[in-house]
Amino acid sequence: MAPGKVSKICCIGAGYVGGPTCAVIALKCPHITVTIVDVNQSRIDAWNDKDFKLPIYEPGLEDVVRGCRGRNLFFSTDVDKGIQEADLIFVSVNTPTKKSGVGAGFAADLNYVELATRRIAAVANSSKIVVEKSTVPCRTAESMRTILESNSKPNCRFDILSNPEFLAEGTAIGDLFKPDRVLIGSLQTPEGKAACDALTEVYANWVSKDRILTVGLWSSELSKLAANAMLAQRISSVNALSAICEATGANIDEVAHAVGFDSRVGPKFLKASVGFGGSCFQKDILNLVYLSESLHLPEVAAYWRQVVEMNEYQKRRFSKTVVDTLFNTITGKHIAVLGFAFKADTGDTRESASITLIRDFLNERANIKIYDPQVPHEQIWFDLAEACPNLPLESIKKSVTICPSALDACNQADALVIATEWKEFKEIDWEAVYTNMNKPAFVFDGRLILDVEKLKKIGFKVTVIGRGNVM
Ligand SMILES: NC(=O)C1=CN([C@@H]2O[C@H](COP(=O)(O)OP(=O)(O)OC[C@H]3O[C@@H](n4cnc5c(N)ncnc54)[C@H](O)[C@@H]3O)[C@@H](O)[C@H]2O)C=CC1
Ligand SMILES: O=C(O)[C@H]1O[C@H](OP(=O)(O)OP(=O)(O)OC[C@H]2O[C@@H](n3ccc(=O)[nH]c3=O)[C@H](O)[C@@H]2O)[C@H](O)[C@@H](O)[C@@H]1O
Repeated sequence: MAPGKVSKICCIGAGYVGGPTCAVIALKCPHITVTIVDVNQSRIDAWNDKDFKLPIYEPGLEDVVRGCRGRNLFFSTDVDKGIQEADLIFVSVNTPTKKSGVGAGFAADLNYVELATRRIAAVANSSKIVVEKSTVPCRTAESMRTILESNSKPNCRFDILSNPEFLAEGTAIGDLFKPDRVLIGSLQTPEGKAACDALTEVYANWVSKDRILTVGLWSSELSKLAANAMLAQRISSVNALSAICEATGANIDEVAHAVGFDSRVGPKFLKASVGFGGSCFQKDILNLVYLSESLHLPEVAAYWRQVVEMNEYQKRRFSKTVVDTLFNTITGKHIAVLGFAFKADTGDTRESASITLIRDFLNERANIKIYDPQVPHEQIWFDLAEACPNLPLESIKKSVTICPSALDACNQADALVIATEWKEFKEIDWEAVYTNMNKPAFVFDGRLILDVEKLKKIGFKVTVIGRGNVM
């Protein structure tokens, strides 16, 4: 293949990243055939669903898939064929935190990356550009190269690139259409640079070249971990300040606004919350902690670990506030939890703060009513069973009800907790909610989205993260 002329792309991994990313490539590059492959048959079936009931909820995604599926975008479980036909392969498989063995609880589990890489080496019968799309520890590309070179056929050469993904769930399509930057890391050899040019040309179909940053492989890999660590650090910083606000009567929204007005700090990502969730922040920071420790940099490791510890503290603190405010006991009381996803506009629940809160409420023997506009019920049961290994699912189901609307969840509740910032929670009929709740009717805003004054006027007792006593 002549570098610069990518005409067939295969993406291994049809998840939250592989699916949207490569669907957008297909939409923007009608001259390139894109095949997204996965070992998970039901996921692929959902991507191919004739009614477009796609496996992930992401605003705008359906339109993208409708625009090119069957034209130059294909979803398949035939991983080997996808590999063989492609000249460029994205590896976009999951890289969760290791659950056992060396580095358990911190290091990334690279088993899926390794299996995908070994598959490429085993079945490829022509040269390929292999692109790390998954978030991986620094120098993973080197391991991939060793595996590929030790197992490949004589006529195959592999050039490895790092091209980490920066999309955020809920805004993935907008982020992909108009990325702040595309980052491509390559070896600084003529072959490495040629492969980098080939991938650059793919993105240049819709991203201006001044936003396509090309760097060395290791810088690219580390930049992804660094970007997530620094974003999460901002949230932990603002959440740490929210505790000071609650103790002093300052208002965290005002503080964040004032601080963010400094152009060196900037206004984004300073929203205090019940704690960050999502599949990546915690995992990637722990990965950075592990990397720092492996490099004998314990002070650096401790620094980043504190970002995760502050997040745990924020969740614990919030649960405790609920119990304390309800006269030190929630046993037998009804708590409505609005929002189960880790953020608005996604059905993803991975590491959602909501799960931790509900686990804490269950440990206090409260009754919980949950409403979320997107999360499938089976997912909620799965997450709660995993979070409460000491409770059989049957007894969880006795204490938890999943409701069809926010209003249903609040009916006869003693307290209402906003755990996810879904827009519809701002537009609830609060008068009706108040009428149907037990009194005093407590509201806990873990996302700073409610009109506190309005709620107080109705009669609610309101507690907001990062604000002194506003009841
Ligand atoms: N979820 C997100 O918003 C973002 C995730 N990332 C990173 O992207 C990577 C993928 O994340 P997600 O898409 O969220 O994961 P995911 O779990 O949604 O999808 C991964 C997919 O890979 C498939 N897979 C695993 N091994 C395979 C193999 N050997 N052959 C074929 N398919 C295989 C799995 O069946 C699964 O469907 C991770 O490294 C993550 O850290 C990066 C930026 C954003
Ligand atoms: O590597 C990844 O997986 C991705 O992780 C994050 O994206 P994501 O986790 O999808 O969503 P975010 O918008 O970053 O939100 C993460 C969590 O932080 C919380 N958050 C966010 C912003 C804020 O100001 N306050 C706050 O509490 C959100 O509610 C959510 O629970 C990054 O924003 C992406 O750039 C990155 O690609």
